[in-house]
Amino acid sequence: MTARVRAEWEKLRRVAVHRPGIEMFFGLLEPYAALYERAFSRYEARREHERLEYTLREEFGVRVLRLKETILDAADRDPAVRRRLVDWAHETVTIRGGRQEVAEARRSMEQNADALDSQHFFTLLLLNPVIEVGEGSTGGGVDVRIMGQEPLANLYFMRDQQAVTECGLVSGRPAKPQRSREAEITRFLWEIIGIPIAGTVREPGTFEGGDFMPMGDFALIGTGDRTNEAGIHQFLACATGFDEIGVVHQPGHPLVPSRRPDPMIDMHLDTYFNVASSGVVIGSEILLRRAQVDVYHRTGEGYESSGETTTLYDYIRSKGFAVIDLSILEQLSYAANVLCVRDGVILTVEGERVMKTVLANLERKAAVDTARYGRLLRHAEEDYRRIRNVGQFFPHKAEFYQHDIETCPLHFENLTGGYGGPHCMTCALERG
Ligand SMILES: NC(=[NH2+])NCCC[C@H](N)C(=O)O
Repeated sequence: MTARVRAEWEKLRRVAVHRPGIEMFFGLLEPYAALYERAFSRYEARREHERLEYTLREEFGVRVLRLKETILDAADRDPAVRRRLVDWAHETVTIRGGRQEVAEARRSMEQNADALDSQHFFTLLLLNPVIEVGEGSTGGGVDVRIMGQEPLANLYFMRDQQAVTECGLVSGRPAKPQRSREAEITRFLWEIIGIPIAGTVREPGTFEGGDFMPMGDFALIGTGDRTNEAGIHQFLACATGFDEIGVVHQPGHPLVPSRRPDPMIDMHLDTYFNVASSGVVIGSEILLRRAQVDVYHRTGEGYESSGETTTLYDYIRSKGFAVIDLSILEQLSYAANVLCVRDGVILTVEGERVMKTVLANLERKAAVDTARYGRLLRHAEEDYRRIRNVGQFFPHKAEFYQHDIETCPLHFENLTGGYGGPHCMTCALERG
């Protein structure tokens, strides 16, 4: 199978997704520590995700590959894959206790392996448990701990573990410890379905796919809280298909004090900028105007700085794109995180209810920390009143009709609580 994406507006052919499972339960025990925006219903989130899969498949004819099912199918068909899954899962489990008890527990884990289904081992990878076996009495006290072990609560944001370019798939390296084990799992998937890996970002580099936007002849790469300079250099060493690269510096939010910024608000490029068609982008203009861009050109051996620095707004306008502007509240409500399914057609969140939940959560944050979130809240509330008065909740806005953009809004009130929208949740494998 091949993975190839040249431009974000080309017809979407194949995506990989992960329907959130038990790992989300653990994320919801402590949403902030899990990098979630807020608490939400896991049951509803799963239903919303099912609808995303359904819409992609049935309405837009996209082939949807599911991570867990593909890995489990392969493990059940091929004993070598199953063996790797079992061994890897066993390595992931930490067993603590007296030497003898630990050895005994390991032995019995090995003995039980044949009786257990492949999903058991996949779940171990997701949850990374610690098992404490009571000293002295085998079969006595057994204590299982999971929380401190960073269950992979964000695995469903499948945009981020890798990026697909014109030259193939580059495996990334997540910046946050909560997500560090994810890329290994998606690499396992790529291997199973035979997608070659064009390169892998390694320490000290960090690179997350939400920071990458392929734009035909050029590409944009965000850098900041998630993707660092070393990550970009390593990425560019394997993804050489673009004539020009714009490195976009993550902007601080102008309504949050610069002494105490909140990088989660625009953690990836795709949280404040996205593509709607070959001539139209969508984004928060105040952030696009604050984001600095360094331009690099392809030379014989790689990319070289052109010395040119501009803003993302000016850069994208100079490339001939029109910009559909988003308000403060719309950007906070995942309006920028659209998924282009073909030139001029985008999957979006249905804004109204998401805005209400995001506002309610921001109110709580501002009540605890007014100095940090007070101004942001006031602006967001103002936006809400204005939007309600004109009756144009995202994406039902005149600009989309004016620019001939067709929107397909999805109810994502719960799923977005993990801190992302349709673009973050899909790994586009093939376009064009
Ligand atoms: N491409 C994206 N914007 N992904 C959003 C990821 C959200 C996730 N909770 C994180 O903090 O990593």
